Amino acid sequence: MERDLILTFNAGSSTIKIGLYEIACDTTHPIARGVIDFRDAPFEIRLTKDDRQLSWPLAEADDLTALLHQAFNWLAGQIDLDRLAVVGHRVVHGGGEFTGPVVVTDETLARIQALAVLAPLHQPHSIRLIRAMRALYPDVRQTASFDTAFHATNAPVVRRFAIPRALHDQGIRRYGFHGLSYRFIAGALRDTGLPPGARIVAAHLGSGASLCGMQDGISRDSSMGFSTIEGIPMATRSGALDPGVILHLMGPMGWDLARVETMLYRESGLLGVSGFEADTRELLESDRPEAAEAIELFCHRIAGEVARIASTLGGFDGLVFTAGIGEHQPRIRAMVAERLGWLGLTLDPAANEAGALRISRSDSRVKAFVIPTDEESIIAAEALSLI
Ligand SMILES: Nc1ncnc2c1ncn2[C@@H]1O[C@H](COP(=O)(O)OP(=O)(O)O)[C@@H](O)[C@H]1O
Ligand SMILES: CC(=O)OP(=O)(O)O
Ligand SMILES: [Mg+2]
Repeated sequence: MERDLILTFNAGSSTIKIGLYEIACDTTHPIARGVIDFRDAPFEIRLTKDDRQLSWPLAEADDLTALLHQAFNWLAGQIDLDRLAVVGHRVVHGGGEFTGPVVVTDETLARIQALAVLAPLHQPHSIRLIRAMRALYPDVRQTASFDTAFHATNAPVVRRFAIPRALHDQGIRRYGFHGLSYRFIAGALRDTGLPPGARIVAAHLGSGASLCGMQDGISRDSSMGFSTIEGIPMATRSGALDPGVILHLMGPMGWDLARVETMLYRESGLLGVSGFEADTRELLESDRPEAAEAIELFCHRIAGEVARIASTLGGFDGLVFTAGIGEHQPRIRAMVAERLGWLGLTLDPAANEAGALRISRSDSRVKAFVIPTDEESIIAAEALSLI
């Protein structure tokens, strides 16, 4: 039996995206995709193979091993899972120690576990997936690909908070996330015709959202820092906030840590400002003024962060939109771009509406693009590099 399949898991804050790849001639070819969506019960796994959409309702969603067992029983009817060579996982936080993908061993898993407190919405899912796959396929190698690794190239000044040095030395510094997505975008930029050395800001706008400044394929800055809260507002996360607000909540207002954490990660952002909804599709449909206010704040903060990152890059030649919102919401792309006209960006409304690769006008000095991201292909490629 030839072991020529790679299974990938991308544990995000609201979904687990699954990929299945065949290894051929030292590269990976996608053969199936799936998603487990935790936003709306009843949970289901949806799979796409050979242009066919298949879905399977999942009971016992609380027990991930049981859930995956059901999914794989079903998948085994479509694909021979004895061909599995490696299982690759997205792991959001690699701290300062993981600057590239690793094979999961007892020792690396313990280090990944120790970093879980820094990414409470993500890391626990990845760890549960790794343990579930160990239980189901004990002989199959597993690998971890880290969001933070792509940003290891950021300069010391970009990585540092203005806090006492001793805290920085204990790891309280800026890391940056969504690195698998940005690594994919860095590769895809070759198809845009931009010259080498172009100063690019990529905007990964999904449930979690961040921006990355990149040049010549490497990260120079990111809007996310120590945790997945910093930077722009997200579906349910606040983005950067005056730390004095937290002092006020925990001091005079008497909030405890758990309450503050829930507010920052789960009750803020688009959901918090609108007061009723985290999904931009619903917000853009709504005629409630709070919905418009949430979208306006989102776009205002994105544009501000683009300008800050352009300063790190020493200029601005291209803007890339990606992930759920970046790829599918022309109105949000237009509202962000309008705020960046002064930096030399003008969109082509028809190209933007159509979601073309290039959405800036031909006479726009700064070019803008829509590039669908593919974190799974990066996880698969990194897993292949470790077998
Ligand atoms: N087809 C679509 N059309 C419009 N907006 C979309 C679409 N798909 C996703 N979105 C937006 O993107 C968000 C989720 O982005 P996504 O990148 O899929 O999230 P995740 O961070 O979970 O990977 C949704 O909340 C919604 O605002
Ligand atoms: C890092 C992060 O926020 O990831 P996601 O967008 O998948 O939630
Ligand atoms: Mg995501």
